[in-house]
Formats: sequence, structure tokens, C-alpha cells
Amino acid sequence: LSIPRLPTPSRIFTTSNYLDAQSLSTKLAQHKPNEVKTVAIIGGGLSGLACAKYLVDAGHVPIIYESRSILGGKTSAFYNPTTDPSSSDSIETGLHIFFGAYPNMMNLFTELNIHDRLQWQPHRMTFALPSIPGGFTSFNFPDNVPSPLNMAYAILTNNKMLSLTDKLKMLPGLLPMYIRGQSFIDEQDDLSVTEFMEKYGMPESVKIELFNAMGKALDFIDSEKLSMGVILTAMNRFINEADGSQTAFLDGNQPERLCEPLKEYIEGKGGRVITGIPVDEVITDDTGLIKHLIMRDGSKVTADHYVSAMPVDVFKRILPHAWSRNTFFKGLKNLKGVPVINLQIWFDGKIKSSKRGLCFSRSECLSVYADMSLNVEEYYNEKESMLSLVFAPADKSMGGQRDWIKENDEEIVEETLKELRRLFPGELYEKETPGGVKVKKYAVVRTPRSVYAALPGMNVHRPTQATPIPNFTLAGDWTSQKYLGSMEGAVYAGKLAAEVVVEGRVGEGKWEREGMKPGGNRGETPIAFGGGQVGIGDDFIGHD
Ligand SMILES: Cc1cc2nc3c(=O)[nH]c(=O)nc-3n(C[C@H](O)[C@H](O)[C@H](O)COP(=O)(O)OP(=O)(O)OC[C@H]3O[C@@H](n4cnc5c(N)ncnc54)[C@H](O)[C@@H]3O)c2cc1C
Repeated sequence: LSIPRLPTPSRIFTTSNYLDAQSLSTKLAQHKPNEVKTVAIIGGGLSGLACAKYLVDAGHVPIIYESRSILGGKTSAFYNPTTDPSSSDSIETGLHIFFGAYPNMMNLFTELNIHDRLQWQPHRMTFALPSIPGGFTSFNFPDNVPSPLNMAYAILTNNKMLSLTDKLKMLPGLLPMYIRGQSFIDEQDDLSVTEFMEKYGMPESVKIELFNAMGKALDFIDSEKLSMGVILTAMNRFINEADGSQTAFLDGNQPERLCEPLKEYIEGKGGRVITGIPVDEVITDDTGLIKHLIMRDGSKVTADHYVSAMPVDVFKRILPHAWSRNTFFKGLKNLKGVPVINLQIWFDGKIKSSKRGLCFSRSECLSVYADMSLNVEEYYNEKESMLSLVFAPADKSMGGQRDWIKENDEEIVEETLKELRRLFPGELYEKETPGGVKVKKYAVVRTPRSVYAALPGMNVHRPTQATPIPNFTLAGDWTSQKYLGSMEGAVYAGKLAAEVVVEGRVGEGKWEREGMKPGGNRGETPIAFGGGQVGIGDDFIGHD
């Protein structure tokens, strides 16, 4: 209504990835089950919701058990906990950006008939220029030019970040990514960004100007520590699709605008969504099959089949003792969620130089941010800016300057404002610039364990959705799928899990991807998870 909307880029519906997503949906919807199964899905994030959606399409009866009172997991939002108790704004777990190269997510929006809820942005990528306070530059992707030419044009016509020599020196590393695709990407997963750049002779400036910003945005990790597989995967998805890197915001908070229609769809076709009671334990019989789940309130849940759509850190805690000796689950001990912080800051006036779309702040502690008052219908405000900012890396183990995740809100906000003063010189209130806009209120949301940390060599430890346990399947963005830890990855993994259940591919669990070192699924070597216990160190801490 108040914010101009661009149409959904039509080319995203013609890519081979989109057509694959569509044909998997069709296959599941046309399935005629011999036996209708009740499927207990643990976790009501996007992956659990997507899994349930495709299971009802296939004629089964999924029941989601979500521990919190709100659906959405890492995309959830809460009302009110700002520094102003009289307000009732929604506070999101994180600033969430959708990309054209999210074929399963785009397909899901089509199936739910809610594409008009995506607020597409002009096709460009905007970066702050750290050496010029208040300076920004954009890579502009021309309309109606096919990939990869539109990306080549965007890169070649921007000279503010990389020289022509830098760009040419990127080619030996990036050409095989384009030509060989996934097999090349998987082979590089063991290398950090720095190691990959040394191997392919890329200049340091590429890391400073580009890869640092990408790493912090994609996985909340500094590029010194990050696996190069992350950068290559994102570039590969973007370079192969003309509108792959075009971004969109949802027009409001995800629990209402995306999870609610999913819940209505699932319940409208016979499934159920139960919130507010965590699953506490998975009870197995002598053969390792799940007998039932025990809920926090002491009740038991039995089903024909069970799916975990929990984050990896929680799954490790809940893993039955009987399974911990199976080599399929061996790699789990290496997977761990990355800490990240998201801030929402409301100002008492408009930040005049604030831009539409997503910006890479390229500062020490901030990753990406957006002025929600300009971009998202729910937060639209003509007079006052509201910034949503991703603060990363949030601890030293991921390359942060400090363990910010443990700091108090005031220190985090102070550091953020310090960096914002460089992005908007003279526009934020300080004693010396009394005319600037003042902070009205803020909310700081910490996610101590978010997406799995994509450190070098981790990809091989991500298990497939099919497991060796005949009545158990895995979902979640951290399971093996080609879209990183992301909303697209979560939806795709949920859909793949539904396919495993529908096809009865039970007890299969194998390491499917070529070029990966097999973790094995039927090996007999017992694995030590700390004396039979599966420990993850500190607990996953949610918001409620
Ligand atoms: C700050 C931030 C910014 C992000 N930005 C982007 C972005 O711009 N673009 C993008 O694509 N992705 C982004 N992501 C990543 C994205 O949010 C995740 O990849 C995705 O939402 C993961 O979905 P999931 O369903 O796999 O897991 P989750 O969302 O973690 O869902 C798991 C669910 O399981 C529930 N659960 C846990 N334990 C139990 C239990 N014992 N019993 C029952 N339920 C349980 C949890 O409460 C949760 O609801 C961002 C994440 C964060 C934190």
C-alpha cells in the first residue's frame, strides 16, 4: 500500500531448480498412500512446517509438536520486549532476506498463493565503503540480460571496490565453480576462505572488499574461519540464475505472514500443529526403533513415523543412547550452531541518507542491515526510521573481536551506534550534533546457536534426511541439502524428508553426495559421544 512493490521476477519460475522443486511437489501431491501414516514432527520451524505441508499433500497425517508458543523457530517473532514497555512492535529473531535463487521457497509461496507478500527490491547489491564515511556503492544487475552476463556486467561496471586486476585474478578460482559446479564446491569445503584464496592466487583485497562481507552475511562467521564452500555455493546459485541474487523482504513478521498460512494449510488438510510443549525424550525399543516420545508435561506421543526438525544442537541432546553407537550419527558431534545477535533500533526521526533494500555495512561488528520503515509494509513509517541489523560474528570462536553474545544490551547497542555513525555521519544524535535522530527504543535478540557453523570440513558431517532407523527421518536446514543453512535450505530439507517418508525409504540413511568422505550408515564401529552421552556444551537458549 505505502511501499512501492516490484512484481515477482518472472524468470525465477523457469529455472531448472524451480522446475525440479515443482515436479517434486507434483510427485508428492499425486501420491496415493497404501496406508495413511500418522507422522509426529518435532519442531515447528520452516523445515518442520514444510515437511508437514508436503506430507498432507501426499495423504498422510502429520502432527507438529513445537516447544514454543510461536511457530517459525529462527524466523519467529515476538511482541513487545523492547525498552519501551508501552509498545507492541514485533521483534524478529533475525532480519530475513529472500532470494530469487530460493526455488523451493518460491514454489511454496506459489502453492500457498501468497507471492504478493514478498516485497521485491531493485536488483542490486549495496555495500558501504569503509574508507569513506557515509559512502556506499552498488553492483547493479541490468534487467532482461541473461545470467551470467548480468552478473559480469554488475561486477565489471563497479570500480569502487575492486580494480580490474583484482577482478581478473578472481577468475582462476571462480571459473571452475561456474563450470564444474557442485563437485568443485564440495572439494573446496575443507579449505577456509583464506586457504582457498592462497591456493588460487586471489589478492587479499577480494577478501577485504567482498568475501568478508559475504561470510558475515551468509553464516555470521569471519572469512578467516569460514569454509570457502559457503561463498562458492552462494556465488554458484547466484551466477546460474538471472534473478538469483535479487532480494525480497516479507511484508511483515514471519509467524503471521508465512507460518500462519502454512498452519492453516496443514490443518485444512487434516494435519495438526501443537505449540507450547517441548519433546523431552525419544524412547526406543531393544532394536532401536522409536516406541514413543515423552513430552515436557509427562504425556506420551506415539505415531507410525517420527521426524526431527529440531536444530542440530537440540537434536544431539535428545539423541537416544541406543543410536549414539550408530556411525550414521557419528558426524553430529562436529556440528554446532553459530551465535548471532539481531538488533531492532527505532529512531525518533528519519535517517535521511538511509537507502531502500539490504545493505552490507562492512563494519567490524555489523553484517547486513535494512531500514525496515522503508522496506517492509508492517514497519512502514514516513517519519521515523527503524533499522534491523545483524550483529556478527558474535563471539571470538567465529572471528568476533569479543564474545559479544555474552555482553549486555547496552554495550551491544553502543557498539552498533558507533558503527552507524560512520555509515550515517552527522545524522545520529551526539552531543556535538544535537540535530541528529535519537534512539527511541531498541530490542536485542541473541541466538546463541543459530545455523550450523560452516567451518572448513563440516559439510561432510551433515546427515541425509533418510536415516538407518526405520521409523525415523531427519529434517532441518543443517541436514544435507544444497542450499546452506537458510530458509531455502530448511524448506528443501523438510520437503526431502517428506519424500523419504512418502516413499518409505526407511532404514536407508546414506551419504549421498559425490566427492564426500562416507560417514557410513551401517558400520558397526561404536562411536564415543563422551561416554555414551551426547553433549553439546552449553544449551541451546531460545527466547522464551
Ligand atoms: C539472525 C538471523 C538471520 C537470518 N537471516 C537469514 C536470511 O536473511 N535468509 C535466510 O535464508 N536465512 C536466514 N537465517 C537462517 C534461517 O532462519 C534458518 O536457516 C531457518 O529458519 C532454519 O529453519 P529450521 O526449521 O531448519 O530450524 P529452526 O528454525 O531452528 O526450527 C527448529 C524448531 O524446533 C523447535 N524445537 C527445538 N527443540 C524442540 C523440542 N525439544 N521439542 C519441540 N520443538 C523443539 C524450535 O523451537 C524451533 O521452532 C537467519 C537466521 C538468523 C538467526
